[in-house]
Amino acid sequence: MLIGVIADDFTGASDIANTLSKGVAPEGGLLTAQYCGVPATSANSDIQAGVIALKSRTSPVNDAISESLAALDWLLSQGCSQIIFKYCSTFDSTPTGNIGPVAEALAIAMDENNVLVCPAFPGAGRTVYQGHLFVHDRLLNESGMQHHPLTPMTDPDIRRWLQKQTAWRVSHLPVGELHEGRFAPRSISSDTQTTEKTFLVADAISDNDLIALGAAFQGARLLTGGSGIAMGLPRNFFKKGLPQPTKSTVLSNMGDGAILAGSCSGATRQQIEAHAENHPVLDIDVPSVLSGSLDSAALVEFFTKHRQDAPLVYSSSAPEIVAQIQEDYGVARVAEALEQLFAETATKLIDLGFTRIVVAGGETSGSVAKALCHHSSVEAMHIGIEIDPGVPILHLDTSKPICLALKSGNFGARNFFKKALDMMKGTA
Ligand SMILES: Nc1ncnc2c1ncn2[C@@H]1O[C@H](COP(=O)(O)OP(=O)(O)OP(=O)(O)O)[C@@H](O)[C@H]1O
Ligand SMILES: O=C(O)[C@@H](O)C(=O)CO
Repeated sequence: MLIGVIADDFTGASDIANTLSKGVAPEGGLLTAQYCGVPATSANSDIQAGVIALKSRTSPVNDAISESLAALDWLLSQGCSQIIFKYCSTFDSTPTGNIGPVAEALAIAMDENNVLVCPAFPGAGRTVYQGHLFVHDRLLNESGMQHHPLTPMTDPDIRRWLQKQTAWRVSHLPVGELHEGRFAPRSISSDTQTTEKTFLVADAISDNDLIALGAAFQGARLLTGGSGIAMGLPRNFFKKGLPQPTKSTVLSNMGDGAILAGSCSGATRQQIEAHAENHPVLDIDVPSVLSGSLDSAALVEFFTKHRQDAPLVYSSSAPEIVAQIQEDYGVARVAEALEQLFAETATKLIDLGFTRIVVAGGETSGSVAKALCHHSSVEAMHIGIEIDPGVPILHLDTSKPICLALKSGNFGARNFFKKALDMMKGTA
C-alpha cells in the first residue's frame, strides 16, 4: 500500500477512493479499497491505496483523535508512505470541531511541521480563493451550509475557522504563487518547511491547481483536504515507475434496489423531489420514529411492496423543520434514532434479496455502510465506476454481489437516484 487515507466520514471516504482510483489521464489511478473502520486484518497485497472510513466528523475531539491515530497505525503497518486526512470539501466542523486537533495529532505522530490544508473539489463546485471557500459562485456561509443540521458553516474564511480549532499557526498559500510556479515540485516540504508548526491553507480554483499541489507536495508524508487533494498524487508514483494496476469490478445478476435518504442538504432534497415525480417515495415522520410507533418493519414493508420501482424512503426536511425537531428532541437523539432506523432497514433489505442500496448523507451512509459491512462480515469495499462526481459504485467484498452508493448530501445531479440504481444494474 502506497497511499493511506483517514476519512472522517463514509461518503467522503468513497469520494476520495474514487479520486485515487480514477487518477488523472493518461496514467489513471491506483488499485483502491475502502474499509469500514480500522480493519482487523491486513489488506490484500495488491491494494495500492487504502481508505479507512471513520464516522468521526462530529465526534468529540479526543475520540476522533484516538480513532484517527489507530487508522494511521494500521495504514503505516501496510506500508503507506503518504497519508491523507480527508474531511469535507465544505470543511464541515464547528469552531470546537476536530479537524484541527486531528490534523495536529497526525502531524505530530508523523513528525511533520508544515501541513497542507485544502478542501477544494472544483468538480463539485468547491474552490478555495484567498483562503475563502466557495460552493459554485456563493461563499460557503451563503451556500446553504450555514443551515447544516450538525455543522452549520457560518464563516467562509478557512484560515479563521481552522484557527479556532488549533493553536498551530495558520498561514496561506495563494493561488497566484502556484500559478507563477513558485511551488516547484518537491520544493514545499524541503525549502519552505519551517520548524514552527504551521497549517498551510492552499487556494485551488481548478483541477490543474490541485494536480500542481499534488506534484509540489509529493514529498509530504501528511496532507489534509477534500478529495481533490488526492488528484495529483497517484502520478507521483507512476513517474517513479509504478506499473499500472489491473482493475475489474463486474456487475452481474444484480437484485432489487432501494434508496435511503437522511441528508437534509439542498441537493438531496431536490433529488428526492425529482425522484418522486416518477417513483414511489415515503416521507418518514420523525416524531413517530422517536416515539417508537414507526420502525424499520414499516420501511421494509414499503420497500418490498415497491421493490421493482426504485423506491425511496427519506427523512430529509427543510432547515426550519429540522431545527424545530432538534429543539424539541435534541440534535443527537434525533440523529441517532434516524441513523439506526436506516441501518436496520438496510440490513433487512439485504436479507430480502435487495443488492443495490443507495444512501444519501454522510452520517446516514456511515451507519448504513457500517451495518452492512458488519452484517456481511466484510471489511473491504472495492471501487467501481463513478456515478456522478465524487460518488463511485462500491462493491462489497462478498460472495453474493452487493453494491452500495454513498452520496454526500450536496453531490449528484437531479436524477442521481435513478441513475445510480440503473448504473448498479449495469443498464445505464
Ligand atoms: N428530519 C430531520 N430532522 C432532524 N435531523 C435529521 C432529519 N433527517 C435527517 N436528520 C439527521 O441529520 C443528519 C444529516 O447528516 P448527513 O451527514 O446524513 O447528511 P448531510 O450532512 O447532508 O451529508 P454530507 O455530510 O454528506 O454533506 C443525520 O444525522 C440525520 O439523521
Ligand atoms: O468532500 C466532500 O464534500 C464529501 O466527500 C464529503 O465528505 C461530504 O460528506
